[in-house]
Amino acid sequence: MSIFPRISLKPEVTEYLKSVFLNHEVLAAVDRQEAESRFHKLLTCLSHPPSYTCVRASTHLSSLEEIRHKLGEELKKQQKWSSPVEEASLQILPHPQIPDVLLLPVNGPRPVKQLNLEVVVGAQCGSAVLRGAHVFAPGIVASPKYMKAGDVVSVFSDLEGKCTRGATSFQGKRVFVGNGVAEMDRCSIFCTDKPAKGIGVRMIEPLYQSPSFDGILPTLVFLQNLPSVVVGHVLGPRPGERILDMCAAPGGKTCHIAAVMGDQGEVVALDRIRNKIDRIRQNAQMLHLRSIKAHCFDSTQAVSSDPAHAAEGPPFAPESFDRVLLDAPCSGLGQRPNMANTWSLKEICSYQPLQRKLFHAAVQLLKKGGVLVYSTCTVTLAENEEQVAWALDTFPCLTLQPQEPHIGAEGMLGAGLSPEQLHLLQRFSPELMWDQMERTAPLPRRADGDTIGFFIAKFLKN
Ligand SMILES: C[S@@+](CC[C@H](N)C(=O)[O-])C[C@H]1O[C@@H](n2cnc3c(N)ncnc32)[C@H](O)[C@@H]1O
Repeated sequence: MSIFPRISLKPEVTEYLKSVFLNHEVLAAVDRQEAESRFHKLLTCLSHPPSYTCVRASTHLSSLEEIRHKLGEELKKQQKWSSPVEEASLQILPHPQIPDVLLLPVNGPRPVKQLNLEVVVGAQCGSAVLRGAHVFAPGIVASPKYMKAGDVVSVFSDLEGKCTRGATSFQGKRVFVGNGVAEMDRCSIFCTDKPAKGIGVRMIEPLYQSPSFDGILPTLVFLQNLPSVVVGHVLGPRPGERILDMCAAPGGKTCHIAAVMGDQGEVVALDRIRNKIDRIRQNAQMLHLRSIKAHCFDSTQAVSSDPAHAAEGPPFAPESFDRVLLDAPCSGLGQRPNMANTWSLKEICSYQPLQRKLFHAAVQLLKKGGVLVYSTCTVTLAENEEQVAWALDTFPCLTLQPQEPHIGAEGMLGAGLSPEQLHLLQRFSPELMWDQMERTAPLPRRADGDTIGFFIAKFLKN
């Protein structure tokens, strides 16, 4: 059900995306109306959250069934269920094809009455609330003048980032995301020298109800979008191998790779941003994974010019790794929910050259016979199928490989790839299922079609 407006984009970006989804190859295959309808559904579903929450279970530490049971117990304890009906509706389901995934349905949109006291939060915070989070103090930009801890407030998301920090009200573009109880008074949020920490508003009536995983079984469950979990399995790491994760922070996929390997072998995690490296290390420690070695490094420079270079850290000699994951920095247009994106077309289109530089390094660092997985969380052709066409052209040693599991759709027309090549690609396209998907459809089926927008390609180096 659509309750929010479509994602708001700069007109030049909307036009660009429209030209992508209505490209000449698409229009030769389907009629214009159908292509337009797909594009409009995309804009609508991007502003809505998926209808389930996906968590990855630490099956390197415990069985899925045991984790599922513990999670159920924790959620019952931590949530103050308002009625026995809601408790009964707590479902935690395994995924039929992915052995370390648990799915929890999201209940929403629910009829929630707006109140007089209003708190305004940044768009990122608002999106997190729609996926089950409480409001953390740094996300609050406006609150009533005399707000005190204990006040029941309505929470609004400031879509365009136009609300002045510390304002007492805001009438700009905003959407209602639910009601909660303030845990801090206004002064503790805005009148301090140091930025406030901790929960600012505990959500009690969110528009979309989903458990908050804050502090729940941190060693055993990890919040991760379904396509991101698929990436780790598609890479197919085996115990004892040496794997490179080139763009790794905050380390969700790095940790998954190490877990799939039973923590046997070595997972080298690189990221260009120094303070993000701590997040990778913290996550690895929390999940009891010792095979991860994280380094702050620009992966475009990760190939050593000395072929005999044998250092433990970067740069590395060519052909040092059994498998390489390039989960590339991208325009992120597949993220959900995302109600407004203020980027210019120039910014949206700025990633292709960097992705290609990273790809060059990835191919050099991979052993012959090794596997390279390229992924993004965006929907453009330029960062997905066009990159695949370019890579196949530029590196004759690469061939596309089938993916396991393959639960998304195939690649999109428009980059000159053959039907066989498109078939080998995995594009998660929530717009394809947007209005066919009954919310009563069985959850695992719904989950496969109601994801963030995402793209995966798997190559073998011959
Ligand atoms: C899509 S995010 C990675 C998410 C991560 N793989 C995960 O699953 O948690 C892309 C990351 O690439 C990093 N990055 C961007 N340019 C880079 C470069 N030249 N070398 C290494 N990392 C880079 C960014 O800092 C960002 O953390």
